[in-house]
Amino acid sequence: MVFGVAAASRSIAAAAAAAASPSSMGMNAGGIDRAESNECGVKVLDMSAYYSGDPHKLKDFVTQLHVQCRTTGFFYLQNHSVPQHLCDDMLQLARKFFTSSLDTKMSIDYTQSAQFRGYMRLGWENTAGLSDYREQLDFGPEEEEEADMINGRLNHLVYPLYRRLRGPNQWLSNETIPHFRPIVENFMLKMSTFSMEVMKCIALSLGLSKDYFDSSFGHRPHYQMKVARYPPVPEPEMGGNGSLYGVGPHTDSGYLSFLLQDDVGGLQALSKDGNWIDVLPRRGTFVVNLGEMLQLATNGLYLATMHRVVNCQGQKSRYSVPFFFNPRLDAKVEHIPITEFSNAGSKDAYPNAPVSNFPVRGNENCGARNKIFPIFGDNAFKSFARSHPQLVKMHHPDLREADGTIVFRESAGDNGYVLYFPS
Ligand SMILES: O=C(O)CCC(=O)C(=O)O
Ligand SMILES: [Fe+2]
Repeated sequence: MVFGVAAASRSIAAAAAAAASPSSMGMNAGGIDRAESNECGVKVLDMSAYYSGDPHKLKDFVTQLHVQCRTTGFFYLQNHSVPQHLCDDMLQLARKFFTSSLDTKMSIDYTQSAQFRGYMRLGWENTAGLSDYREQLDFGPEEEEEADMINGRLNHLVYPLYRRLRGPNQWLSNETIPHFRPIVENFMLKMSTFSMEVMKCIALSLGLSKDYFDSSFGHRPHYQMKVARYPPVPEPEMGGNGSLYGVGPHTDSGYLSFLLQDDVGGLQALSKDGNWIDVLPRRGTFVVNLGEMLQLATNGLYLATMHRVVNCQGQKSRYSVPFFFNPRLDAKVEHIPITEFSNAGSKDAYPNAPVSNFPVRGNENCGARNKIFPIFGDNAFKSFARSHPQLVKMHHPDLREADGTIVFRESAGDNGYVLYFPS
């Protein structure tokens, strides 16, 4: 397993994919699950039950949600609160951006950002040691940078480190691509509101009050949005390597992931019996999957399911917009009090996965190289830094030792925890 390279919103657990047998995709939920099912077996749940205010519909909906979170960790949400025209505009913008000139794209190259945001070229990202076959554009909440810049670098005395993740996005001018910034900002705003609604449903589905997560997420959630293009894989007879992944097998590392996808397809989720199941495009829906932090917080009751993207051959690129909804950077990840379900641990969910990859406690060193920190932002910074050691060297040089090792420090004098070993 290669530890230095995995996308920030995704976990280094990815390499366990081939061996692991997670989740129960498509499992029959014993009669109480009346959700409609897509051709692929992933259920379609209807958010209108939440908006209707009808307590019976809501009860039925959160029961279905509970079942999907426990059995598959993947579902579609339809009748959500994000306008369809905005979703269409967002995908159209993705096409415009990725088909613009390399100069335009490189004008917002992510190496210019101390917050790891902007455009990432094809081949610059790896999952489980293999290069991903996609190019992408990353955004987060638009904020002031927390520290003064010194010679173009963040002031290295900024602690806790997660504060360094606060900062601006990189934008293209209206002349370069009309409405670039308003469309992205409007989409992120609507996604953020919708994600919070889903968090409330998740709380209800765990038998908690619907505002249970408000203090951790409500005021300043630290979401991450990607806009991705998956080019068709060159055919073997054209000298291509047919085994390339758009994104290699992985689990998402945050709380909830929402995916807007076009009509091309390529997303697959790993079923309990070890089969990769197509999560087919379905207009008017978001694909939702759970991340490791939610699995951790529920002590493994809710599942972070392995997934990947397989690029098609032929002419057509695939465009998708994953939105990773995460709490405030300073939120502490704590176990949710759901004692009635305490028998369900992640060891059951992932019977063959190495324990270090699926920790069930929030504050322990789970294997020498995969420490889970109790503060969400620390984990987020850790993932970014481990994914992009070259950016740490450029923007956070105080974290880099002479031999190239990257060290996570909780304060200026701290000896730190090694995040990245040079190979
Ligand atoms: O683009 C997709 O279909 C999924 C992307 C994904 O899983 C990720 O970026 O974590
Ligand atoms: Fe993912």
